[in-house]
Amino acid sequence: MDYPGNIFVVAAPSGAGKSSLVKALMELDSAVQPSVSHTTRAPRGQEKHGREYFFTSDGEFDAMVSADGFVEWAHVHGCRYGTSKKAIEERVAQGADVVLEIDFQGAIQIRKTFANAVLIFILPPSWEELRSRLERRGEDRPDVIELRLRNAATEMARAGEFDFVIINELFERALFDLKAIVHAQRLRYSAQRRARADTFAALNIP
Ligand SMILES: Nc1nc2c(ncn2[C@@H]2O[C@H](COP(=O)(O)OP(=O)(O)O)[C@@H](O)[C@H]2O)c(=O)[nH]1
Ligand SMILES: Nc1ncnc2c1ncn2[C@@H]1O[C@H](COP(=O)(O)OP(=O)(O)O)[C@@H](O)[C@H]1O
Repeated sequence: MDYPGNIFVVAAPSGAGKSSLVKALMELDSAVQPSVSHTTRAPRGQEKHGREYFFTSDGEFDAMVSADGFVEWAHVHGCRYGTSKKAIEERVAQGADVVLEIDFQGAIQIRKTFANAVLIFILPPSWEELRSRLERRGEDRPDVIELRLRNAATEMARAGEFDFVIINELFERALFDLKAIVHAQRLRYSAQRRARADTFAALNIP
């Protein structure tokens, strides 16, 4: 599918810093809007329904799957997460840039539907740092942290399928890289559109 807006997919193992980076990007760049996913996971302390996620019951999630309401969905860390069609299609059709914070399974599904989507993978600088970020964040029980660390190896093995990999060691440096990718995609897209328009004009195609 070809839309006027850009789609950026950001994936990472839990704790690598993707939510912090995407939040900082959106504070600097109001043209980037979030896609708010649905999840069956319970909300964390500060999370609000409709802001970080739409928190749904298993039954509500099943109903959305049956109604074909998702562009993609997946089982991640023992819960279900999905991107609703509503979360992205209207926005990109209107020319907005949308960022999806989803896992690698979702990223691959998105690429199948939106061939121009830009896939970005965030890596932590080391295992030790990944563990200590999850512990410092203080939002998950120890057994949940262990599960997320176990899953991190499988997730990171898929980084090579992404268009860009950013190592989030120094936060400001990683944010700079993310901004550069967004900027480059916009330039590429507008250059393509201009080239198409020029060709059409030269050939006298209405
Ligand atoms: N496939 C898919 N994955 C999602 C979606 N929303 C979130 N995720 C992923 O689910 C995983 C767990 O997210 P979350 O529970 O918020 O934990 P966090 O990664 O530690 O912040 C992360 O890898 C998210 O990127 C979605 O709509 N679809
Ligand atoms: N470059 C960084 N250096 C140190 N701590 C970081 C960095 N990036 C993020 N963090 C911290 O690591 C923790 C996990 O970040 P978060 O954005 O929640 O990760 P994710 O969304 O990938 O699970 C948070 O406490 C965050 O403040």
